[in-house]
Amino acid sequence: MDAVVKAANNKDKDMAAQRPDMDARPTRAQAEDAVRTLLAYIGEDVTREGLIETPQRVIRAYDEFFKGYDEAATDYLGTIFDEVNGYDDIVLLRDIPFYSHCEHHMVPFIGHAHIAYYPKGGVVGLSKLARVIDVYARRLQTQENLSAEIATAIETALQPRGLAVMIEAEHQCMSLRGVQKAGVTTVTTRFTGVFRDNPAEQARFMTLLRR
Ligand SMILES: Nc1nc2c(ncn2[C@@H]2O[C@H](COP(=O)(O)OP(=O)(O)OP(=O)(O)O)[C@@H](O)[C@H]2O)c(=O)[nH]1
Ligand SMILES: [Zn+2]
Repeated sequence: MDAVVKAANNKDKDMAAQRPDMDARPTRAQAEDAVRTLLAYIGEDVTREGLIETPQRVIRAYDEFFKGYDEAATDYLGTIFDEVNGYDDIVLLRDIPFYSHCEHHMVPFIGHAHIAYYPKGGVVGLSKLARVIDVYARRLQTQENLSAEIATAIETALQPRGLAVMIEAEHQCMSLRGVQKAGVTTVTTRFTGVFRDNPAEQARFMTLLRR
């Protein structure tokens, strides 16, 4: 398992290497100026009292919304627990809330993720699966890419007999603007191993999601 974790670590480092270098990023002051520009663009008076500290607040909020760029899934998937008395049946986390931001409009999409796997040789801490979701959700995303990245990270670290990832989310770029269709849920799935190969396993996953 060590070799697998190491491979995952290297892969995430490779992905990090493709991202802009921290040194190449604009400074905090430049980012705050960009917010001032947007405020002026929408017709606001950037000097009025209520807005004086808004650029700083917005950048602090961005630090939270997009903190996933400074994290890697392997930060959380490095510890595998082997002592599970041979437990090899399904492990399912249902209704994990998350938010992300769509890469087209930079507005939120909000929903729930469901993750199930059949362990082979070990399990990870339950909270770590939820943390992996946020590593990728706290970046600009499409829902399809988010689903794929979560699945690849867990698959690489755990190499389970099967993995199922389902995401259900409402995209505010569809509900608040543009086509303005509120209440639409987008569902994406990613199945590997027995979940991909055996329709009965997919059916079990779906049944457990419905309780
Ligand atoms: N496949 C996919 N599309 C998304 C996601 N989030 C937003 N979109 C879509 O991205 C598309 C961008 O389309 P464009 O025509 O380039 O942009 P737009 O003019 O703002 O489009 P409208 O939203 O239709 O007004 C829209 O159809 C969005 O609904 C996502 O997670 N996955
Ligand atoms: Zn969008």
